[in-house]
Amino acid sequence: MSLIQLYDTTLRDGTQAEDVSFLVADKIRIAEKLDDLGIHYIEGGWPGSNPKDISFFKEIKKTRLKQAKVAAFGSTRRAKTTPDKDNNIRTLIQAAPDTVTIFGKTWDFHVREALRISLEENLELINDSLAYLKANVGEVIYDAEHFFDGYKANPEYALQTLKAAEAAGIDCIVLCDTNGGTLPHEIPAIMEKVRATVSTPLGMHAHNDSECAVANSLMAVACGAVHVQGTINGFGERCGNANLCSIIPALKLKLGHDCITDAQLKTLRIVSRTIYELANLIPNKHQAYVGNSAFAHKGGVHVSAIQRHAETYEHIRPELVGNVTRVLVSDLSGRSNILAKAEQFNLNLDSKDPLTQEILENIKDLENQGFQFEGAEASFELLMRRALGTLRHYFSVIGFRVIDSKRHEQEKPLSEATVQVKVGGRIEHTAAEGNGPVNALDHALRKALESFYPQLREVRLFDYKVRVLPAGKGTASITRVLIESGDKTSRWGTVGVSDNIIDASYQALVDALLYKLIKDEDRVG
Ligand SMILES: CC(=O)SCCNC(=O)CCNC(=O)[C@H](O)C(C)(C)COP(=O)(O)OP(=O)(O)OC[C@H]1O[C@@H](n2cnc3c(N)ncnc32)[C@H](O)[C@@H]1OP(=O)(O)O
Ligand SMILES: CC(=O)C(=O)O
Repeated sequence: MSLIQLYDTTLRDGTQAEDVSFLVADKIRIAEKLDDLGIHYIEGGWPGSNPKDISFFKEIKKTRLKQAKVAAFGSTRRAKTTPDKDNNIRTLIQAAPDTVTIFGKTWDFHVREALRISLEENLELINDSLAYLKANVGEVIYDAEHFFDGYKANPEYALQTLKAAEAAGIDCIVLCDTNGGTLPHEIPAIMEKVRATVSTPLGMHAHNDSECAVANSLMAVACGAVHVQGTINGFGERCGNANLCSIIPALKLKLGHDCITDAQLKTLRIVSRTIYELANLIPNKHQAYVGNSAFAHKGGVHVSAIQRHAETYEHIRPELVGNVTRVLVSDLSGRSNILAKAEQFNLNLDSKDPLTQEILENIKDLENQGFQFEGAEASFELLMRRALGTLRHYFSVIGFRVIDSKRHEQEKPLSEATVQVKVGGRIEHTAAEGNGPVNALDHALRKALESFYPQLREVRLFDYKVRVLPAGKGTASITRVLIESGDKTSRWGTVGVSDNIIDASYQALVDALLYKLIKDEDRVG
């Protein structure tokens, strides 16, 4: 099998996505991650566009990449100038990358409307820009912008532009589906014509406007492309670029192209998540291969089967891409979900034990009341331990009171909570203020319990989500509160449901503190 060259443009086309922007330091970190992943080319940016991209090319020289080549992006020269005088081309050479990639016009409509030059002039502009770059830079790649649309509109001219590029002696011609409108079945016939016209190695750069960017890239490889451009997580202009997190495992695991090593493939999920984090975006949990839900099984029938053989409902082994199988618990569960969770929590539960059915029915009943355990595994574990009678009694809350007052129009509201807890034979009564009623209640609960259980000081609240459950009762509706808490070693989710938002929060807070106590005791045990 030929080696497919992976070309990542997260740092250039990826940053053309709405809401995606990276600092130079982020770009360097991402380049290092991509290098470790085994990406062959990292397109760092367009030095002719902005000072940040110029800085990237300076900074990346101080970084020792193991194998990736760094590519700088730009366009063919402007009309009415020559390549040596064109500012964009000069900046590309000054950036001194390993590889230069420039895009040029293939579609006659674009030549007329966007560049407003003659078709002949565009051919000259492609050829002399590429020839000049090839004489000054080691490797030159040509992105034939709008190739598929151009071919469909005027095949003869589109192919002439590729010939003009090839005549400059460049290293790779990349066919771009710039507007992302091409469908996979259109690719083979077009690529056959291209292969009959030029002999330069071919690549593919697909956008996702028809949700076909990954399919089109794989189809292009099947039709002879040896170079694939894409971005991590599919970031990119409009609907995004072809997602390398899907292309790479498909190439390696399904099509037999050994483009990165097995060990590198195992880092795919962590690379995906690091880049979400640096972009300050929430990861798409439903993303193929690397998302949290990519191997999460919810339906009872599925869970029962995967426990007999994982491949019954998994297209690949998740660990190959650094992911894991997960079993979810909900009202779609069967006994298999409960048993899988018991095993995960190290609890003794037998499939024939009537408690299994009891827990299952309890879950379905609670979900009907508005509880949801998919994001609240800690509450689910507490529920199971209670049912099995293995939950130690750490404390009980005798009662609480929360007061929110605003005494003057200009004054911020003041929140105050008092709680009474019983630990062993002792009753503790405490009060605390907070940044709102839930925060005050959280402070008061901890203040009451910390003298008995000092480890509760380590608990931090990471996320607090309230959902009004649809019942058409407005402010009297039932609310579900999901809390994500954590300490130095892990994070856990808890849930509370009530028609009183403070009560729902209280339930989730108490579960969060209780879970910390059992978790630490288990570790010590
Ligand atoms: C398909 C792609 O994704 S291509 C990459 C697109 N990415 C970006 O545009 C992000 C970076 N871009 C930028 O920073 C700026 O657009 C710059 C610095 C490149 C250019 O800025 P400006 O000179 O102000 O031009 P502007 O942004 O309006 O772009 C239009 C110009 O580009 C020219 N142009 C567009 N494509 C090409 C091309 N392939 N070859 C030569 N010139 C081109 C147009 O003819 C027009 O020039 P004119 O105004 O002299 O007629
Ligand atoms: C070159 C490029 O980014 C495109 O055609 O989409």
